Amino acid sequence: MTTSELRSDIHSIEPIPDSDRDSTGLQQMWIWAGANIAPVNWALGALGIILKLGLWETIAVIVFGNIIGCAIFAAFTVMGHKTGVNQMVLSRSAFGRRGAYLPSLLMFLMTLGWIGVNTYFPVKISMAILGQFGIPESILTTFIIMTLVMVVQVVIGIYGFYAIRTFEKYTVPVTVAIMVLMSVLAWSQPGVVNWNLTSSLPPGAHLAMLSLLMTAIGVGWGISWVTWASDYSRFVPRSVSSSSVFWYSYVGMLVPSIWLAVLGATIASVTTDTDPAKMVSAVFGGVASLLVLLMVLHGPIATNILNVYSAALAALSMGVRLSRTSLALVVGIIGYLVTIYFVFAPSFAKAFDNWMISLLLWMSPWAGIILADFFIKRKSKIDVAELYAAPETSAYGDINWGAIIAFLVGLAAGWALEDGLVPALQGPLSGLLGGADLSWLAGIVIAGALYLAIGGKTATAAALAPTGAATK
Ligand SMILES: Nc1ccnc(=O)[nH]1
Repeated sequence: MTTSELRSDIHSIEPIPDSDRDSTGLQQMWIWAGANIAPVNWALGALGIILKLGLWETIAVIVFGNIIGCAIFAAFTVMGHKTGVNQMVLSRSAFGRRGAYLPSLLMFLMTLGWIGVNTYFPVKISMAILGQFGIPESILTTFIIMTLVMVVQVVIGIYGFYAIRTFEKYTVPVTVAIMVLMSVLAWSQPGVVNWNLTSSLPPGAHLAMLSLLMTAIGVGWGISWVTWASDYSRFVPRSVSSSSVFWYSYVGMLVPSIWLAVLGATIASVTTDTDPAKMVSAVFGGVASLLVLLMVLHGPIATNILNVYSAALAALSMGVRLSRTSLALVVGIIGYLVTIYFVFAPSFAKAFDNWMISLLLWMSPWAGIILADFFIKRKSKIDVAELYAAPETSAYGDINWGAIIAFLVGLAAGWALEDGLVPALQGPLSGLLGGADLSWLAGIVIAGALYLAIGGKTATAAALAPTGAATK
């Protein structure tokens, strides 16, 4: 096959053959940076302010949280690099050959939601900017922008990995430059940031809110990407070390996540709103607005191409017999409908908080189990061929009930220690702890530990061939 830079991606969920693994650490960095130089990342920081934290403590939550969360994410990129296998097929080593259909289904559904969440902001901000240039907001213009963005992201997602990495490689440096300009404009003009904003919450509620936001906008952000990680690192050749895959992915995810969230928080310190239109018109006008428009339209595309691509892989990983292209089209159409819902839904800030902590409820125990399985139980050694073997004969078993039970218990434990904004997301133990939210931690640790205790029926590292030795 051709090895040109921008070839069509013929790969589905089979292990990527060594001859086709030609990505680099730097490309991985651009991919994860591109995915996070998106307007939705402003919302992360703005959320802290809307939910009444002070500015500096919001910044502290963002910085500390992401240092931890993005490291958890980067650990997952190592799995794809060591095996050449996508994240949901890798899930089979812990959950069993068909047991892994459960997380694959959850991943697929969640991705559709992300497409809508990510497209909400750009559509709103584009409307505001076009308004500055005398083009009034209307249903028609809203639909035109929404449709344009969706078509571009689905087409790139269909082309697959090679188109994705090439797109990010060229566009991300440009958008970084625009972000620098935006940050300078926002942080140098008087009156844009209230650096002295402090929390108006009483002490008890204040602590509870700090921990909730640590989940939703701190540690949670990196964790929210773990199910995507290996889908891209599987293209990095074995000649590159796993630790450099880790560090490039870590930096790529960490820097823009912190930077944009801090930008969002600082701007919201005066507007006290996540309304993106207010955010933009508060700071930018004229030519700067046009640059912001560019960055804003790039954001969802750079993020959602990953969602379209990984959603299709997730569906294939649960045995759906359609081509990657047909699946990407299906994802595009449902994602479009979800976007329409978000664009016309009221109160984005609270919906966004609920969205984050609900998805972390299942992702945290899943992450705990996969980390325990890959790094502790199997010592980074996976028999790749067995991941694809028939369910009846796979060394990883058909359904590993130990993993499923650990997953459900971790989910319940996470929920018990959650303190969300709506009653359904407020667990009983969190109440006893004065409303602290430790759902992500409980989910990871309890599910991971329980899995090590009861998930042991299937083949262990010692009994299996070294990683990747048996690719087909
Ligand atoms: N935080 C996110 C994780 C995965 N996909 C997204 O679009 N966003």
